[in-house]
Amino acid sequence: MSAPQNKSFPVSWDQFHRDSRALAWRLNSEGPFDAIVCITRGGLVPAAIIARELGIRVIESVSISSYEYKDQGKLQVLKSIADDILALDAADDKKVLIVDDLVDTGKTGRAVRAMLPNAHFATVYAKPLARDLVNSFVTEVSQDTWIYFPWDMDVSYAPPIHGSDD
Ligand SMILES: O=P(O)(O)OC[C@H]1O[C@H](OP(=O)(O)OP(=O)(O)O)[C@H](O)[C@@H]1O
Ligand code: HPA
Ligand SMILES: [Mg+2]
Repeated sequence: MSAPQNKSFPVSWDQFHRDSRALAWRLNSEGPFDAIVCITRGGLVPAAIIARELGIRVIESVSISSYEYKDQGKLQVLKSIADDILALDAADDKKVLIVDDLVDTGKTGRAVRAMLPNAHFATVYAKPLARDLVNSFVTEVSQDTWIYFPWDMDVSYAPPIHGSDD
């Protein structure tokens, strides 16, 4: 069980695009990569941006679910990785890139790492508990912070600092 995540780090679409591009710049010197394996669903968005920047056209997904909002439950693999992509990871002259939006406890990333032992693992954000699991990331966020992604958010009324007028 990790620390309560009582701080918040809201991320806008603009910022997420900028941070994903920054990750692509870092990855540019680590490749070339023959395929991306994105961890759905959160990894789909940075994977699209990185694939565009680095000219990668083979995109595979692995579907892992464990969170119900902030509560982490049992990890379930809902879709595994195709054999031709596993073969790429095993080949000496090929390189596979794993992409996700973040690592938090590292449980999800560790499961995918075990499937692709030779791959380069990249996330946009990383929390300290799992920072060492990823090969490349852009921004470290403290363990007691919850990252709010733009696809999970909606615009809503914010009460003024002085409190309600009624
Ligand atoms: O390091 P961990 O503690 O395992 O947490 C990180 C994982 O949690 C989130 O996915 P989630 O399971 O919420 O599914 P989603 O990507 O479909 O939103 C996030 O996208 C990472 O994949
Ligand atoms: O901080 C987070 N934000 C969104 N999804 C998550 N899944 C694990 N940690 C997080
Ligand atoms: Mg995810």
